[in-house]
Amino acid sequence: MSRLLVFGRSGQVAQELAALTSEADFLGRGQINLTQIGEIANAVECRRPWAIINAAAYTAVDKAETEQAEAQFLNVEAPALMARAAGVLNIPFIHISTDYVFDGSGVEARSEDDPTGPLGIYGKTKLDGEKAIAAEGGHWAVMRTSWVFSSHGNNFVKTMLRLGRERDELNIVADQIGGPTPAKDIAATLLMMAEKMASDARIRGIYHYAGTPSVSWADFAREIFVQADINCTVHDISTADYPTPARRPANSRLSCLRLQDDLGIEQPDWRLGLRDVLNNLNR
Ligand SMILES: NC(=O)C1=CN([C@@H]2O[C@H](COP(=O)(O)OP(=O)(O)OC[C@H]3O[C@@H](n4cnc5c(N)ncnc54)[C@H](OP(=O)(O)O)[C@@H]3O)[C@@H](O)[C@H]2O)C=CC1
Ligand SMILES: Cc1cn([C@H]2C[C@H](O)[C@@H](COP(=O)(O)OP(=O)(O)O[C@H]3O[C@@H](C)C(=O)[C@@H](O)[C@H]3O)O2)c(=O)[nH]c1=O
Repeated sequence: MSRLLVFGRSGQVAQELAALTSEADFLGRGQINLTQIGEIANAVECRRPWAIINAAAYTAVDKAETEQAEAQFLNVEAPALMARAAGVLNIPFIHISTDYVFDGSGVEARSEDDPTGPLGIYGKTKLDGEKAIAAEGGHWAVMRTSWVFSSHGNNFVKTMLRLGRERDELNIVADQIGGPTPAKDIAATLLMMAEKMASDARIRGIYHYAGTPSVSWADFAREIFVQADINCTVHDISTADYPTPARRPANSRLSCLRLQDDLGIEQPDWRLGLRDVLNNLNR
C-alpha cells in the first residue's frame, strides 16, 4: 500500500502531520537536501506515494531579506520540482503558502483571487512558489494560511511565553491584523484535502485557511498571557514604532469561504487551539 510523502520533518506543520498519521514518510534536512538537483525527483520516484504534502520552506521573514538565494530555492525551485515529480506520477500535490503574499491594504478579508503584492522577500518567494507550482500544470492545491503556532518549533506564542516571563511589560504592534492558526488544525485540513483530491480532480488551486477571530498581534499576545496566567502588560504600538528588516502586511485577514464551499471545512477558533498548545507545553 502506497504511503503519503511529506517534505519537512521537525517543522510546526510537519510535526502535527506526524502526530495525526503513521502512514506517511517525512523528509527533513537530515533525510534530503532539497537544494541538490535530482534528490526530490529520486525521493518521489522510489517511494511512489499516493500524494505529496510540502511542509518544508524558508520561513525566517527578516533573514530572508539578506538570504534571498536560500529563500528562493526552498520556496520557489524546490516546490516546483515537487509539483513536477507529482505530475509524473499523476498524484495530488499540496503546498502551503502565506498571508504575506498580500500587500496588506484595506480592511476586508482577502479572497483567493484578490490581487497579490508581497512587501518582502519571504512573501515574494512564497508567491513565486505558488506561480511555479501552477505552471507545472499537475493536480495541485495551495493552502494559504497565516500566523501559525504550535508547541513545536518557533512561533509568536513561544516568543511571547518567553518574553512575558522575563518582563513586566511589552510593546506589541497593534496595527497588523490577522488570523492566528493552530498547526494542528492545518495538518488535519491538509490530510482531508489530500484524501479529497485523490478522488476528486475538481479540488485544485488556491485555498485560504486561517483561524478566527482576526486580531492584532497585541491582542493575540494579551490572550496568550491571560490563558498562560502570565502577569505582563501589553502596550499597543504602531508598525512604525517596531522597525524590522522586512515589511509585514497591515491587513492579513483571509476569507476562507472557498474551502468551506468546496470541502465543508470551517475556520478553527484559535483560542481553543491556544489552550491545547499551552496544555501540551505544560505536560
Ligand atoms: N510559520 C508561520 O507562521 C506560517 C507558515 N506558513 C507556511 O507553512 C509552511 C510550514 O511552516 P512551518 O511549519 O511554520 O515551518 P517551520 O519553519 O516550522 O519548518 C520548516 C520546515 O522546512 C524544512 N526545511 C527548512 N530548510 C530546509 C532545507 N534546507 N532542506 C530541507 N528542509 C528544510 C525544515 O526541515 P527539518 O524538518 O529538517 O527541520 C522544517 O521541516 C511553510 O510553507 C510556511 O511558509 C504560512 C503562513 C504562516
Ligand atoms: C517579539 C515582538 C514582535 N512584535 C511584532 C513584530 C511583527 O510585526 C509581529 C510578529 O512577529 P514575528 O516575527 O513573531 O512573526 P513573523 O515571523 O512575521 O510571522 C509570520 O511568519 C511567516 C512565516 C508567515 O507566513 C506569517 O503568516 C507570519 O506568521 O509582532 C512586536 O511588536 N513586539 C515584540 O516584542
